[in-house]
Amino acid sequence: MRLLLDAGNTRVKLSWMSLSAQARAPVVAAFGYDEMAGLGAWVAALPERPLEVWAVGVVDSARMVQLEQLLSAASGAQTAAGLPVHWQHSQMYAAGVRSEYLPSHALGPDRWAGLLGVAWNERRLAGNSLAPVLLASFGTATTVDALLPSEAQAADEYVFPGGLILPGVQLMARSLAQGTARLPEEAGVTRNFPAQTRDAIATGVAAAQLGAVWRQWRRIEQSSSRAPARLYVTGGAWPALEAEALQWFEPAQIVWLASPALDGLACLARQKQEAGH
Ligand SMILES: Nc1ncnc2c1ncn2[C@@H]1O[C@H](COP(=O)(O)OP(=O)(O)O)[C@@H](O)[C@H]1O
Ligand SMILES: CC(C)(COP(=O)(O)O)[C@@H](O)C(=O)NCCC(=O)O
Repeated sequence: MRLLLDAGNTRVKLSWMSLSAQARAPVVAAFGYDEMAGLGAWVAALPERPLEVWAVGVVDSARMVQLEQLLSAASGAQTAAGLPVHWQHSQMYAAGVRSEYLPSHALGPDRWAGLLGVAWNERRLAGNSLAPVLLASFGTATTVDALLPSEAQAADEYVFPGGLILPGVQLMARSLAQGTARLPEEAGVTRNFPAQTRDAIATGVAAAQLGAVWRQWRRIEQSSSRAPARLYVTGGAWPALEAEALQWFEPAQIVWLASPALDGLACLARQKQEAGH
């Protein structure tokens, strides 16, 4: 079997697929960097021994090496080279998606794999008649990335024209606590007119996050004269934003994905395998 791994700034997400499968297993496990023993135990308890890992990472190289060593040890790799880890980088084109990011390799590989995963999910949901979609990933940072149907004749492709990066929910709230004398880092709830400090912060942060999403939704409507078909959402901070999102979008417009980046990695691994036969 093949392990799939997304090393984000806060947590490592993992899933797996059998070498002959079209898609990954439905399970997604997440571990903070202070929970690496749990990650090792999760790998050791898999139903089969992994033979390779397909991965994206946005952490420093020391952390990547640490992960490689942990995965080798936990999977009981028999060779001196350990368990091969194929770190993926952003490209100009893969799996039916063309990137216009400049330079294309500067795009976070987690964003790239996430876009490939969304394109794959959208094709399964809506077939090959492509409509614009938006992916909002609420992780350590928040990213809001668009996929537009290619305007090239007969091209059954998506174009990624670019997207936004802003501080994530926890980073926004923490920066207020760290940069002011009177603002606490406390849990609050979103309200129309927040009348307590903690709710004022929670609502301000949620409004900033969803405001960014709404801006890109409108930009797509204006630039492609077509409303996006769906807003795909993911990331650990989504539960804090769901109530606010429902103020701006219809429930039927929102599709939550546990990990589009791991779906995208599954696409890339499958394509490589098919190309090899
Ligand atoms: N139990 C939790 N552990 C870690 N992060 C959490 C948790 N609950 C909510 N979060 C939020 O999720 C974010 C991490 O989400 P994740 O999608 O894993 O991010 P990344 O890909 O950047 O590692 C945190 O920055 C925080 O805002
Ligand atoms: C934007 C990100 C920090 C998001 O990382 P995350 O919050 O998912 O850990 C990451 O994708 C990244 O480091 N990107 C490189 C710069 C870019 O995408 O342009």
